[in-house]
Amino acid sequence: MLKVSHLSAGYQGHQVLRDISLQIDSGSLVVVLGPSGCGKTTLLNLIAGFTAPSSGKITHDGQLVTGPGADRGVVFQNEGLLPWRNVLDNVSFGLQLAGVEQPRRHDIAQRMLRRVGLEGYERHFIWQLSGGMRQRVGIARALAADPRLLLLDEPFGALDAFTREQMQELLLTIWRDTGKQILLITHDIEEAVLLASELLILSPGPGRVVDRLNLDFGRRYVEGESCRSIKSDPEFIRYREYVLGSVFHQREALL
Ligand SMILES: Nc1ncnc2c1ncn2[C@@H]1O[C@H](COP(=O)(O)OP(=O)(O)OP(=O)(O)O)[C@@H](O)[C@H]1O
Repeated sequence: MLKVSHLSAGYQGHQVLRDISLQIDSGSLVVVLGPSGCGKTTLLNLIAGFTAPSSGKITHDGQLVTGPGADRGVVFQNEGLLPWRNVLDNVSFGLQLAGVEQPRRHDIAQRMLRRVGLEGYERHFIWQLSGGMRQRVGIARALAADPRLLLLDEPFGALDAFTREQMQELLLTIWRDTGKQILLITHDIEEAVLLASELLILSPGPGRVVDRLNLDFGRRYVEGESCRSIKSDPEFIRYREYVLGSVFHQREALL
């Protein structure tokens, strides 16, 4: 379980996050939603261990987070892939750094590529892939080290609506099949309501949690209902409108 307790952080004396607390249990998919600049990436970087908080603490399965670790896998907004390596070598890169022998790391990478629907693309280079395929490679790479927690920083932001929905379905399938703890940050309200088992709404200036909702639309998808049917359900629309209202209310309060 990941536990964030009373976390505050900032840059050069400017507070960006204030008193954030959250918990990610195994099997939960926590989504942090907020407008641009409210500190979502800062929060993810703190949990990944890339930066340190000014106060508060983060523990993962009881261990204090003091830096990056193989227990946490990160999928970046801009994929962060290596263009001169092919797909297989990108996915197995972390395993190579960890000293895993080539046959074993290629075997793991191949399994992860099957999981994200990229079987047959092992020898392709990154520049030969579409944006959606690149994000699949990014997810496969993060999964390759078998992290207990998967952190995703606005991973589908640059994709068209159709590809985005396909990727949302893929993420929910991975969530169901692996039972991993997942934290996703986004500014897309519909995406947040669909994916989250727990949704945290962050408000800027400084970033703080202003609302929390427990939702089950992602669970409905993994139990067999289609995304289209869920997104057109009046209950889904009601929650989407509620969250939209909450985000607008926070923005108006700032103006
Ligand atoms: N390395 C940094 N040095 C100084 N200020 C920073 C740094 N990184 C972020 N900030 C500032 O912190 C605030 C929060 O940024 P952050 O990227 O965490 O927000 P965000 O919610 O992820 O935004 P977006 O959705 O646009 O990516 C912004 O005002 C930003 O300018």
